[in-house]
Amino acid sequence: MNSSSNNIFLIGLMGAGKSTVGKLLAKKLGRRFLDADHVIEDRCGVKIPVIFEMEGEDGFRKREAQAIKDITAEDDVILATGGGAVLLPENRQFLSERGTVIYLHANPMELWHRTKGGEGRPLLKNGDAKKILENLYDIRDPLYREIADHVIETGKPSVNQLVNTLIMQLELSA
Ligand SMILES: Nc1ncnc2c1ncn2[C@@H]1O[C@H](COP(=O)(O)OP(=O)(O)OP(=O)(O)O)[C@@H](O)[C@H]1O
Ligand SMILES: O=C(O)C1=C[C@@H](O)[C@@H](O)[C@H](O)C1
Ligand SMILES: [Mg+2]
Repeated sequence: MNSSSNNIFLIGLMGAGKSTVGKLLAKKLGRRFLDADHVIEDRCGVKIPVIFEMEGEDGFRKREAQAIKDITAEDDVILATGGGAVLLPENRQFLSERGTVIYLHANPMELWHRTKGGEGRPLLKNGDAKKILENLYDIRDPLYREIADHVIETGKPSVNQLVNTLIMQLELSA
């Protein structure tokens, strides 16, 4: 954790609510919001599924690592990371050293319901999305927990309630 940078980094699986919660949190606090997936898309000029098609997951991870390195060097950012941002050790190090890390947790079944029918998640396209999410959860849950300063259960509360709880827990004010 690094509180002097004032950065807040949201981590968690696809469907955890990083983008939704991050956007509302930033609005309520009057702070700058960045979504790592959108930063990568803006830099490349194409959507993430196209990057996966052209460069494979490895190519995407290199671009993601560069984006995380650049964004975590900034101050006063609320960042929604991509679901796989914790896979590379150097990403985990940048995230944990440069801000307060919030793990938005949900179980795989809940994540499946939230991502069902959604576009733009190439990892869920080839096979049984529920099984894929279960596997990703098993691999990644320990990695999210490794760098999390706070673990927030997202199952029951509304997004608005979650954001209010987060603001209280972090003792943030606009
Ligand atoms: N706490 C919540 N309760 C119910 N629905 C939620 C909650 N958080 C997010 N959602 C819904 O789940 C869907 C996925 O949310 P979102 O896109 O914010 O996830 P994400 O973590 O950014 O996923 P990705 O890693 O794929 O970008 C959206 O339709 C959103 O409205
Ligand atoms: O969980 C993942 O590995 C991913 C999640 C998305 O946010 C994107 O970063 C991309 O689709 C990969
Ligand atoms: Mg997102």
